[in-house]
Amino acid sequence: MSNPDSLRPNPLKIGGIEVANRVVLAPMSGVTDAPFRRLVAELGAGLVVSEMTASDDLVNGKPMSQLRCEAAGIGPHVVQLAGCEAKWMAEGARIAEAAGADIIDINMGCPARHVTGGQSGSALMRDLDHAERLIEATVGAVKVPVTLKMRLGWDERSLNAPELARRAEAAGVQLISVHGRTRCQFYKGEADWRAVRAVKDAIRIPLVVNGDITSFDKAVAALEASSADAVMVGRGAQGQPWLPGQIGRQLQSGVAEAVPPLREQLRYVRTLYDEICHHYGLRIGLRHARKHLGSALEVAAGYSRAPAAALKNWRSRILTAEDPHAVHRSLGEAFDDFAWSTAA
Ligand SMILES: Cc1cc2nc3c(=O)[nH]c(=O)nc-3n(C[C@H](O)[C@H](O)[C@H](O)COP(=O)(O)O)c2cc1C
Repeated sequence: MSNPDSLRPNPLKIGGIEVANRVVLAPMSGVTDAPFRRLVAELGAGLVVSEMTASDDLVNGKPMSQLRCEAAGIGPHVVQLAGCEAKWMAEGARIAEAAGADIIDINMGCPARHVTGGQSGSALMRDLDHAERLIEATVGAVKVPVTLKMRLGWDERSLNAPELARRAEAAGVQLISVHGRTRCQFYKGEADWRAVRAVKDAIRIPLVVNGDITSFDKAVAALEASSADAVMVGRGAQGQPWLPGQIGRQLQSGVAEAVPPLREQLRYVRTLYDEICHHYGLRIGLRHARKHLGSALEVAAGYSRAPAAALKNWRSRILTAEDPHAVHRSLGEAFDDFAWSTAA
């Protein structure tokens, strides 16, 4: 394996913004809300990206869309916008910038039918002229850097990411992220990091490779296969908020870090739980926190090789609890129980 230091010697820059390291937390709807991004950023990720926000919802002042763009204590603050109309994208970008966004990211990668049906997300890869107008409007509306996230193309017969990236760069976009799958693959198969290299060959701005990067070794392999300047980690960070930071530090120093011990993992999940309840208010926060609690329990149980029955038992107890004190207490008991499995 290459010496990571030699892979990318200069710091990653997005416009005038220097990023602390070369690992980006992927935007994930329903996951990368402000409390989760804050935790992942505190644990050392170079950059964290908000969940996508529909630009027209933001313009129309929908409370949930405003909450999605919130980022107290997170810097640089990246807001991802989705949309299919240039005027909404431009206005949404202006609003996000006025609310403190340091970077606006445009979503042209979401494969979900409710998004592509409205001609947003990866559907924009089917009409590059329209995509270009949308990019131009967004770039023209703000002073902060604009970045773009896409897939390899709509399907295997239209791998047009290099062409879209070239047009985006010409329109003023400052960084491109590519998930190494087509829209029609959704999340099936393996991400093709080598195919992302064609985008690198087409542009001079920084490129981020994304898809299936769940460890330092995979990050290095993805960087080598794609020649990208940085990696983006999505699902791998669920239940492991420390992972992007660990990979980022190891890429810089070459020094491997151990998985945090269970007591630290417990502290992270408790902090996240409290912050989520505060962010959304208790009633809605309890629902949002559940997927994070479930992921944290799965990771902790896997780490300590706890029996499947123990995980199942704690999951059902904790994920149905409504009282935050009971959740805190049960989390402590669950992690103690998992620690016994390690010791046994
Ligand atoms: C639950 C979930 C929500 C996602 N939401 C978004 C989103 O809001 N915007 C976006 O550009 N991509 C979104 N994605 C795609 C991820 O950013 C990423 O491209 C994809 O998960 C592949 O990376 P990974 O293998 O590291 O997870 C989402 C993915 C998941 C699993």
